[in-house]
Amino acid sequence: MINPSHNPSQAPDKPLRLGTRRSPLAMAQAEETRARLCAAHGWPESAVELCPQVASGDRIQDRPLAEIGGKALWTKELDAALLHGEIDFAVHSMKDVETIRPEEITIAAVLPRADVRDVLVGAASIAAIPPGAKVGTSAPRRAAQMLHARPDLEIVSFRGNVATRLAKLQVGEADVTLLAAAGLQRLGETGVGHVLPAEEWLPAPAQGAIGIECLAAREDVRALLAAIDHGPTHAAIRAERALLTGLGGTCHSPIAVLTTAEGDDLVLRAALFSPDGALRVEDSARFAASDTATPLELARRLLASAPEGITAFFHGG
Ligand SMILES: NCc1[nH]cc(CCC(=O)O)c1CC(=O)O
Repeated sequence: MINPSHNPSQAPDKPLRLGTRRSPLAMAQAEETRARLCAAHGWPESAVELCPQVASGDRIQDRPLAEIGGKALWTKELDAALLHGEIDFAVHSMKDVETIRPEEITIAAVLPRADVRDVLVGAASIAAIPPGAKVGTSAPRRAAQMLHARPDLEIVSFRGNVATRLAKLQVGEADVTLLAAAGLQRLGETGVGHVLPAEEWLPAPAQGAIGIECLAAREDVRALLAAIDHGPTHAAIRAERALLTGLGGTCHSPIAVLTTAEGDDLVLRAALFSPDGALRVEDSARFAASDTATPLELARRLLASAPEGITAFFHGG
């Protein structure tokens, strides 16, 4: 067992095994996690070994995620590796992690949030997209937001990792696409596209946040990960995930949120759409970072005010 309280800077006897997906973005996030953990404990990089795995979500590329099993397809293999003790911890884009997790698994640390915003690639602004243009996205939120702003546009399914999606745009499969600024930045693709203001184009729940999970029973690993947990980001992610729990959203549910800090409080703004973008409801709440009841209350309020064309895609908490 690793005992950080007795000897915080001594590297573990055996390298800690960090599970990650194999995509270039996932690998960049795993490298960042390793760097932060080793820096926090004064370990050499060799103290953490990256264990890349192919997730079902990466293997199946020809159909929208929502049709083939949802976000669980990003975590299934790494969850099993954690439960079987093949890895000590796993790193995820929190945006891709289901709201309901196996009870043996806990989110032990959340890294400081990167840019939460979406980037529009192929046009300088939403208004500048040519009439009738094709928007490549497989995200129900992005499709609904775009159709809400521009009902004249056509949505085309667009799966694959960041590089694949940019390549599809190059060959004209779509005229514009939307990507997370955080992902582009982590891949060093900083000159790509135009950032959309978060107040006008709310991002996805947990966008831009990296989470590290381990078994709840592994007190030793949890103590080590506590050193890289970023409290304010963790509180925002907890609130956004509580909201999702209350909404009973799935990956078919178009939901957009933005959490901002105001003094010691969090302000959570959320919008729900019908998948065709025709309907939209929005509400917000301000609450103390430790308050987990208010995001659930916000979810109830949103569902109570939403028309049937929206609530049909949420099943409540
Ligand atoms: N759904 C894929 C996914 N999951 C996390 C990110 C970006 C990184 C992040 O939001 O933290 C992306 C790519 C994208 O949406 O462009």
